[in-house]
Amino acid sequence: MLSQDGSGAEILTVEEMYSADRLAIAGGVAGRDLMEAAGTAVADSVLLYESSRAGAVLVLCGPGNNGGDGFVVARRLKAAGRAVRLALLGDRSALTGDAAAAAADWDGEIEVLDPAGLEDVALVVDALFGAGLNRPLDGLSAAMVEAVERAGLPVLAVDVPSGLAGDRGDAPDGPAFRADRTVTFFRKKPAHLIVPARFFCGDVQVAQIGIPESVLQEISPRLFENSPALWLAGFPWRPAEAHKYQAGHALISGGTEMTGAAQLASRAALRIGAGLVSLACSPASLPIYALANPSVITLAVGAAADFVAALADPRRNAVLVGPGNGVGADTRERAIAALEAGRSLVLDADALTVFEGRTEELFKLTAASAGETVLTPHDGEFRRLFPGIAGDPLERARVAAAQSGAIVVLKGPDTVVAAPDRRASINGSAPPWLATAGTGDVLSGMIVGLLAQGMPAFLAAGAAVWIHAQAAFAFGPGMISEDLPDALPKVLARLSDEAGRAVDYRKIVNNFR
Ligand SMILES: NC(=O)C1=CN([C@@H]2O[C@H](COP(=O)(O)OP(=O)(O)OC[C@H]3O[C@@H](n4cnc5c(N)ncnc54)[C@H](O)[C@@H]3O)[C@@H](O)[C@H]2O)[C@H](O)CC1
Ligand SMILES: [K+]
Repeated sequence: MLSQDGSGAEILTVEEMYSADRLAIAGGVAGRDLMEAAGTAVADSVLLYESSRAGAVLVLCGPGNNGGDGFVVARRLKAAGRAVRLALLGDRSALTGDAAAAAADWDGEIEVLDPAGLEDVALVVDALFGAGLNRPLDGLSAAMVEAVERAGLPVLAVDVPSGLAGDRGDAPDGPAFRADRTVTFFRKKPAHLIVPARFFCGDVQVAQIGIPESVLQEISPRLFENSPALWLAGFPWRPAEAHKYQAGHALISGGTEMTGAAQLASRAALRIGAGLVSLACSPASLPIYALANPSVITLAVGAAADFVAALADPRRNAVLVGPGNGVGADTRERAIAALEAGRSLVLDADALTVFEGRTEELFKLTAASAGETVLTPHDGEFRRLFPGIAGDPLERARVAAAQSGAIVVLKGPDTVVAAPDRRASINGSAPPWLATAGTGDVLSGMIVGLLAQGMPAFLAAGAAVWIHAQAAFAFGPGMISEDLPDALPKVLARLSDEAGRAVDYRKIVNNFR
C-alpha cells in the first residue's frame, strides 16, 4: 500500500520491524547488506541536508546494530571526503555480528565517547541506540545527550533518536536526543508520528534498505499512517448520472443556545458530498438556522419524541449528535434514539460528555445498533468518558474502540482513528492553526457526510481527518472554522485527480448540447 510520497503507509512496531528483518534475511538478504544500505542512506542524508556549519561530523556509536549502522555512516562520509570523527560507547571487543563486521571495515580512529569532546563538531549523527533500547539512558549516554543539547549542535538520528522507545509516543522516561532529522528504515515506527515523541524526531525520512515488500504479507500490520492510500479507493465520488437522493441524507442535531456548531457541521457535511442535510432544532431557534443556511433543511424538533419521529424516515441514513447540543438529558436522549434507530452515527462534543459515568449504557447501545458508531473526543472529552484508560494516544484510542465497539477518533496534533479490531491510523501532520474553536464541529460534519454516502466508518473517519488537515493547510494561517468547509473543494479536486476520477467537464458540457 503506497502513500503519497511512494513509501508504504504501514507503521511497524519494533517487534514487527525485527520480524521484517528476520524474514528478509531468511529470504536470502544478508544482514550485513541491510546494515550497509541503512548506513549508506544515513550518510547520503547527511551529505544532502548538511548546513554550512564548519567542523567534523561526529558519529556516536552504541553497542548494538544501531552502532553498526554508525560505522557504515562514518566510512561512507570519509569516502566522500567529509571530515568525520567516530566515538564508541563501550568497548570495541564487545561488538558482535554485523556491527562487529561494520566496525572492522572502518579504518579511522575509534574515540571513546566523551561529552567534553564536542569542539569543532558541525553535526552529530546519533547511532547510540535504535530499536533495541530497553531502558532509559543513563551515565555516559545521558551525559552525551545533555552536552550535545547544551552545545546546540544539529543532530541526525539513525532509526530513532536515542532515549526514545520506537513503539511509544509519550515523553521518554529519561534524556533523549532532539533530532533535526531522523532516517528510519523500511517503514515508520509509532514514535515517529505520535506526539510528543514525534517532536524529538524532527523531519523523518524513510529509507529502503533491501527488505522486500512481500514480508508485509506475513506481518500483516494493523497500524497505518493516515493517507489517501488507506481510503481513497473507498471514497464516494459521485457518478455523473447521480442525483442528490443517491448521495445520502444526514440528520444533524442542533442546539438552542450554541447555534454555530451545528451550522458548521451541516455546511461541512454538504461540502464533503452529502446529498441532503436536515438540521433538527428547537422551534425557537429554527429561524436562526433557516435564515443562515439556505441549502439545509430545518426541522422543528421540540421534545425528544420529535427527534424519534425525524429518525423514522429511513432516507435519513446518518446522524450527528453533539455539536453545541448542550450537556443535558435531551442530548443524551437524541443520541440514544439514533442508536436505537440503528443509524450510522457520529457522537461528538456534548453527546460524549453526557455519557460521563454512563459508558456501560452507551456501549450496550453501540453494540446493539445496526449502524456503525463513531466517537470523536478530544483529549479532555476522552478523559471524561474513559477515565480508566492510560497510555499514549494510540494505545488509548485502541482500548477505547475495543471497549465501546465504536470507531474512536482521538483528536490532537496526531489524531488517531482506531477500530475495535485494532486497525488504526495516525495522522502525521496537521497545522497548528487547526486548533481553534469550531474545527471539531466541521470534522464531525465531514464524517457524518461521508457516512451518509455509505462510506464504511473506519475509512470515513480517516478520510475526514486527513482532508480536514489538508484543507487547513490549503487555507493557511489566520484560518477560522468558518473557512474550513469552503476550503474542502480544493482538496477534493486534488484528490479526485489523484483517484484518476477527475471530472471531465468537456464531456459533461457536451452532454447538455
Ligand atoms: N531492523 C532492520 O531492518 C535493520 C536494523 N538495523 C539497525 O539495528 C538497530 C537495532 O539493533 P539492536 O542491536 O537490536 O539494538 P540497538 O543497537 O538499539 O541496541 C541494543 C544494545 O543496547 C543495549 N541497551 C539498550 N538500551 C540501553 C540503555 N538505555 N543503556 C545502555 N544500553 C542499552 C542492549 O542491551 C543491547 O546490547 C536498528 O535500530 C537499526 O538502526 C540494521 O542496520 C539492519 C537493518
Ligand atoms: K539512534
